[in-house]
Amino acid sequence: MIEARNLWKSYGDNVVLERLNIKVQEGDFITMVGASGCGKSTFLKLLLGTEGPSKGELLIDGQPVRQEPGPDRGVVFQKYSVFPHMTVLENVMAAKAFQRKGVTGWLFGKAKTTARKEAVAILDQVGLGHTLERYPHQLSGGMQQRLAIAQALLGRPRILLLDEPFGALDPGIRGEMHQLVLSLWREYKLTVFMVTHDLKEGFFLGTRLWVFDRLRIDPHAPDAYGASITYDLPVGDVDPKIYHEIDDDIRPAFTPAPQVETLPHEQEN
Ligand SMILES: Nc1ncnc2c1ncn2[C@@H]1O[C@H](COP(=O)(O)OP(=O)(O)OP(=O)(O)O)[C@@H](O)[C@H]1O
Repeated sequence: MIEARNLWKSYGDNVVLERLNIKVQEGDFITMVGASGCGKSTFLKLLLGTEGPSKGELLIDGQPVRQEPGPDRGVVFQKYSVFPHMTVLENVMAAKAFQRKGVTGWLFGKAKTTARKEAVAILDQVGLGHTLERYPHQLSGGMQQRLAIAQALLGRPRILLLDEPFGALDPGIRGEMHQLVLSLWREYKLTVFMVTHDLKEGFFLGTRLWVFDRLRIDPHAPDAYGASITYDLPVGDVDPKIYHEIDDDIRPAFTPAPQVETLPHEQEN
């Protein structure tokens, strides 16, 4: 479904990504880890179409990614991306209105009734059916991310892009969000790309884990080389040696290694 062929992305002299060659099947759930600044969000932007490749190709169904976000691709960011002055229901209905080409953000008549029905259904599904009239500031962080997920799913996307969506949430709430995303992934038959800083989360969710890392580093020209995908691992049984190798790769040099008592596959799902 998705293919990168010798894909490069630079900003001026700063080479961010280089030589990416990947193939993704429909229904894959890809988690992406890597040191800060190595281009994970940039890769999501290339998929979203808000950035274009500097070299090479990124294809969806054999066609270059359209250089504009479309309803086939939904996105959720770490920072809550909802409209603060609108209620939960209005937020989702507004997302629907903005998806229609060539119109302003207003819906009338039948289109409005249909959008309302769809919005209520999706909000029910993400567990916000009881909060339709609340404003975002009256929601917890987890609830705000549920709202952002509802907005992202409204266009019935085939591809869901998640950029550290649970990074700001408490561990207990993150667990609930994991279950939600897994159930939506199955039900909507989504292809998911999710950036995370949490290696355990990366190994727990999804079907494939990618590690972004720079293979070449020139200390005199730190921007000269970009990151590639250095590991592409099926998620399942995790070799402890590889787990620790990746953990070392993605942790900033000044952070001490955490004591890992259990590996993800030893935990209960
Ligand atoms: N619009 C832009 N213009 C110029 N440089 C950019 C732009 N967007 C990103 N970059 C640069 O690209 C590099 C990769 O950034 P990116 O946000 O993709 O990294 P990341 O791996 O997602 O980082 P983090 O884990 O900290 O979120 C950084 O050096 C960043 O400064």
